[in-house]
Amino acid sequence: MAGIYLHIPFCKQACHYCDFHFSTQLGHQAAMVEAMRREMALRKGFFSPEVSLETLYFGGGTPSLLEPDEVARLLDAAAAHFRLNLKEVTLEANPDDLSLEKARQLRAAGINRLSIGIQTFDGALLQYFNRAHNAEEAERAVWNAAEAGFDNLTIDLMYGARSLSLKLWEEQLERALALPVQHISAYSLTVEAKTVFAHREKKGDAITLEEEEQAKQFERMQERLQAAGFIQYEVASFGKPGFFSQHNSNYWKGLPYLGIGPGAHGFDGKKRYSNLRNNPLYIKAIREGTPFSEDETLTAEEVLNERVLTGLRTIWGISRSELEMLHPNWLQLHAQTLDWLRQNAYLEENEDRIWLTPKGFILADSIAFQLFT
Ligand SMILES: C[S@@+](CC[C@H](N)C(=O)[O-])C[C@H]1O[C@@H](n2cnc3c(N)ncnc32)[C@H](O)[C@@H]1O
Ligand SMILES: C[S@@+](CC[C@H](N)C(=O)[O-])C[C@H]1O[C@@H](n2cnc3c(N)ncnc32)[C@H](O)[C@@H]1O
Ligand code: SF4
Repeated sequence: MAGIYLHIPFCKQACHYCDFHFSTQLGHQAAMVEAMRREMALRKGFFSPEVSLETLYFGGGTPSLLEPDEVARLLDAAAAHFRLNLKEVTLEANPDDLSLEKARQLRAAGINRLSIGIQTFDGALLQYFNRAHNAEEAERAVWNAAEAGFDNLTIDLMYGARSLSLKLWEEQLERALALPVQHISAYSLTVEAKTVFAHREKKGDAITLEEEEQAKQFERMQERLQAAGFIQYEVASFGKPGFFSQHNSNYWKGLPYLGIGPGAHGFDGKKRYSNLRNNPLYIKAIREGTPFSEDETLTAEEVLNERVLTGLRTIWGISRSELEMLHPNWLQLHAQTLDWLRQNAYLEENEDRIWLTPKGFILADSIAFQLFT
């Protein structure tokens, strides 16, 4: 089982928090689609012949800037070069692109799951984030998608911004729950280097809430979404039963995936590669047949730590047998920490695996850090 990720590196405008790879020069889009088709041909032998691909994910940047025929051309190239047995085909859409017609076209092109980047329904916050859509468009986009026949919809939300009070966050959750969505991803706002927010923070502006306040918003979200029938199957991911993201779950389980496009990374089970993070240079390298990615072989320790970090962020946790395979003494080495975490209800274990409780999820990254080798 494996997946394929296609990175669409264009955005209409830069959001003030975002450090993902994208360019606002939209003129290169057609050339980019051709280059990505060519990259798939070049990576034809990446998976062994018996591996079939069950998930495909258009991420970005802003994949909803693609024309429907460009989506179809990229899917055709994937079908030409890989063994597809697709169950989940996701595309990230920004609300300002998602008219009813566009949603219908995407569905006809083969997309069966949309991830809509709402972030917040609050007009002032949307402006503060420099989003290209307003609150009304955010809600309309979801209704358009549902009307076009999408029955597997997810939205992205962000909490933890300085001006987001607990009351305002609760309102956001209610507005999200009033929509026909089966899945919600929610991220705490982080200030990333070289973004507008990083620049403002350096000048002394406070961008995010104190950790304690952020934790309160996280807890409130856990309670509210659980009550509404969502299961928190990963720290930032809540899904109704049957609607967990298969693509992302496979990442978190350490399964291989192919990454196509500038800034995309891929993993074959041992080695990871990262593609050039520059649109014109990537297109040029693909055309000229010069290197467009760098390989990175993870040390045994890095593989182990990454498995601990991603595993503990999910409800599946990490299996004892996998831990033993990666490091025969890991459990003894961390016995004291594990005991303490269990006694304080941050962690549970059985004969097969260890996993974090909802209370442990709040501290997942720092708990994993204590369990690094
Ligand atoms: C890279 S974006 C791509 C999706 C799409 N272009 C959009 O903006 O909706 C994926 C998601 O990552 C989250 N994200 C990006 N930067 C973030 C940051 N600095 N802090 C928290 N979440 C962030 C946002 O929720 C966003 O929807
Ligand atoms: C922050 S997550 C949002 C998940 C989404 N809300 C969902 O549940 O389907 C997705 C983002 O991670 C990044 N991403 C995922 N896989 C990637 C890969 N293989 N290479 C590069 N970036 C990747 C992309 O920027 C993408 O927009
Ligand atoms: S959050 Fe989405 S739309 Fe905004 S800059 Fe990042 S990728 Fe582009």
